[in-house]
Amino acid sequence: MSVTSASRTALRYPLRRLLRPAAPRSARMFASAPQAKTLVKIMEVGPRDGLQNEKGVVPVDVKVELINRLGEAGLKHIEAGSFVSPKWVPQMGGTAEVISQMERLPGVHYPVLVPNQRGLDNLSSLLAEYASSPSAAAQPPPTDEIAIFTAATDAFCQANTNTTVAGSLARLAPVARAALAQGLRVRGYVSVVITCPYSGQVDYGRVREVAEALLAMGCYEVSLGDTVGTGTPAAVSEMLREVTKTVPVEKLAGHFHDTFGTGVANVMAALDLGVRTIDSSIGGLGGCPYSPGATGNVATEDVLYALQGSQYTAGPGVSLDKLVETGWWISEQLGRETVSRAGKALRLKKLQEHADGPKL
Ligand SMILES: CC(C)(COP(=O)([O-])OP(=O)([O-])OC[C@H]1O[C@@H](n2cnc3c(N)ncnc32)[C@H](O)[C@@H]1OP(=O)([O-])[O-])[C@@H](O)C(=O)NCCC(=O)NCCSC(=O)C[C@@](C)(O)CC(=O)[O-]
Repeated sequence: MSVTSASRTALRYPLRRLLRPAAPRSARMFASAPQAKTLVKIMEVGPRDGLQNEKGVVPVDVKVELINRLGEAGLKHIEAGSFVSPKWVPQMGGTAEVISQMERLPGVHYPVLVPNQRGLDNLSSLLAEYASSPSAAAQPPPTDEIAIFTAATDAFCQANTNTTVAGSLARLAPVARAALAQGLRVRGYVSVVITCPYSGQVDYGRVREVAEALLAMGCYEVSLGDTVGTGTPAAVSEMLREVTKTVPVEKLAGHFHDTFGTGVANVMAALDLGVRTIDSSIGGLGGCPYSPGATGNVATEDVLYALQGSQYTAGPGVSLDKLVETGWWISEQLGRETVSRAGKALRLKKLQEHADGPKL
């Protein structure tokens, strides 16, 4: 039986589709144009927030390799450590060595936490040593950015930094001024923006006032930390609506610990309210030494997986594959499995591709 060209066309295209009027040329052009995605800045905090809560002190060479791998995976903001008192947080004791030894990629920022003038003085000596060394022309300085930190409650601030919120702001103002005068970028953190492990529900108006104070000191951005990780999308949205009454949303970052499994949902809620910087931790590492029971930050792999197919992107150079491998690698170094859900699933999927049987 011969098949006419009309029936051949009908076989390939269902009748309904043939009868549908063709879209106007401009609409077709519009439909095929790639949608511009909204860029989300990822602040990787694994080497600092992730490792500061480990039982043991992670060796300098492991920290250096972690930071190098994160840079190679395309991340542009990698918090590298802290110049805090080693008596308070011994895990961050080797930060000077770490930032001297790590590979510093051009265009990548490697902020370090600084709690007081002593921390800034220690960092400044290191930067002065670098500036007068022969390698100064060959690679960027160990860092060009510090992060100062305080909290929304006196109880947490006291436990974390041995002073009240007002006391910490008074301590940090000259530190920020001196850092800016040296040409360093200054980022700010407000901890316990949803609940405080010592005093319970937090007053979001207080979060707003502390964020304002940090911006007034010259911070280019303030990261709002759900340190305990009790936040839900509804609570995070309510807090952000309060803070953005006076603080421009483009000056804010979201920093969500994933204790109750709401980290990714909180990230999406924050993005939908206009926040464009998200702090996350490779492999979901971490916690704060002064927030008992809190787990690590939302995993970087989980955030990147959730962004896939959405209107948001972490940028073209960021490799989820490399981050999944890095999450597995650092977890192995620490003697456990990654807690990133996407990290586990993507690794399993990769292994299944080389085996018979059902696949994810
Ligand atoms: C702020 C202090 C120093 C006050 O601590 P203090 O005990 O009141 O300070 P001090 O001035 O009395 O000094 C005590 C000793 O520490 C030394 N010291 C003092 N400062 C430094 C320094 N910078 N570097 C090195 N050594 C330092 C100082 O020299 C002295 O040594 P000693 O005379 O006894 O031998 C202390 O409380 C501290 O270091 N706290 C840091 C705590 C910390 O790192 N917490 C974790 C980071 S914050 C966080 O994780 C939350 C975040 C950012 O991720 C967001 C979120 O999730 O919410």
